[in-house]
Amino acid sequence: MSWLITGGAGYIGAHVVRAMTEAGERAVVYDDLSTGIAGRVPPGVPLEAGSTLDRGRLDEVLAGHGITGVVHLAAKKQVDESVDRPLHYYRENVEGLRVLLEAVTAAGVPSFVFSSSAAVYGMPDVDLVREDTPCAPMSPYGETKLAGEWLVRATGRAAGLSTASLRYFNVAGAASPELADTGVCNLVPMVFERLTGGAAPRVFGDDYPTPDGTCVRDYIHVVDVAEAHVAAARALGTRPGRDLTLNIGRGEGVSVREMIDRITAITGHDRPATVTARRPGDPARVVASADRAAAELGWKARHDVQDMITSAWEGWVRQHPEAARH
Ligand SMILES: NC(=O)c1ccc[n+]([C@@H]2O[C@H](COP(=O)([O-])OP(=O)(O)OC[C@H]3O[C@@H](n4cnc5c(N)ncnc54)[C@H](O)[C@@H]3O)[C@@H](O)[C@H]2O)c1
Ligand SMILES: O=c1ccn([C@@H]2O[C@H](COP(=O)(O)OP(=O)(O)O[C@H]3O[C@H](CO)[C@@H](O)[C@H](O)[C@H]3O)[C@@H](O)[C@H]2O)c(=O)[nH]1
Repeated sequence: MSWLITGGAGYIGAHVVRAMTEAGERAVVYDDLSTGIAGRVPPGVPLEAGSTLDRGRLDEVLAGHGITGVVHLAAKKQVDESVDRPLHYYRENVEGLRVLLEAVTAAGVPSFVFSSSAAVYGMPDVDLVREDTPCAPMSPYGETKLAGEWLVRATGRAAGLSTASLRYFNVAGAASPELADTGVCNLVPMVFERLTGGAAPRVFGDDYPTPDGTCVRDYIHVVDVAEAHVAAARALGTRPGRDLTLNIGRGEGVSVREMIDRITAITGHDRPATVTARRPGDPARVVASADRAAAELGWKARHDVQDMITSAWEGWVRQHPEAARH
């Protein structure tokens, strides 16, 4: 099959391209390079510049490359920014998806994989979040992902499109230093930034109802996330008429304190963390039940938190060579 990977120049998208091509699938990247980096797209994989809002350009690329499946990662992903700019997020993430689905159904492409997020759950009051746990997103970003799932499912049913929405939990790590995330909006890079800048890492609240009082999350290596896409693409490609919604996590909760302790041990920057006020909107615990993905796709995460932090650190040092000298 020939897969169009939207957002393939982004952090996760570039890993998906790598995994798909290593698995022998043909990949074409479609990206507006708003946050993506052209150099992440490997030689031999065509990079088509364009926005998901541009129907004409999508028609041209879908037909020009004989696309038979789409993996849609292109989106804006910053929770805070989505609170300040909801219209921008709805336009890019929901309208962009609607236009893409119009192009996909018009071209008769049969398979569609969508990047969703654990952000759809909001503040789940359960130990392990299952796909049928009620969704109550806490931010416009999470809302756009839930609305995106609805759009994907409804279009799939109406147009006979086989679909999968993959709800990633907390993604970290890199396959190689040059593919590492360049943003500093998640715990791991935020702690790297503080430590290498000579500041104490911050714990946003230690009075949560969790074993050590800090928030618990389900961290997953980006290489495992990418492999889940290969498994989903294959599942849709071989079995038409599917409608999958799957958690992509490890099913293991790790607290902010545990993460910071591991980061200081791995980086050698040993500075005690400072506890600050809670960050508004943070749920105490969000950990996946990963059973459905295992049953439907035969996929299971293979990498642990040690791998995530070590590989993310190698990427950080590459982007900030001065960090290694401390
Ligand atoms: N990083 C995470 O922790 C996480 C967690 C859950 C879900 N997700 C989802 O995974 C996907 C990829 O996230 P990422 O971390 O790689 O982010 P990223 O910003 O690195 O990648 C997004 C890519 O999409 C491109 N893009 C954005 N808007 C576009 C548009 N309208 N048309 C064409 N291209 C566009 C960007 O240039 C970029 O290359 C997103 O859909 C995000 O919501 C990410
Ligand atoms: O310097 C820091 C940075 C973060 N945190 C805490 O670390 C945890 C993880 O934070 P973060 O890495 O920002 O992830 P989440 O807020 O859990 O959200 C991420 O994971 C979601 C999926 O679970 C995605 O949807 C979001 O896009 C993505 O930002 C939270 O409890 C934060 O309060 C700190 O204590 N100190």
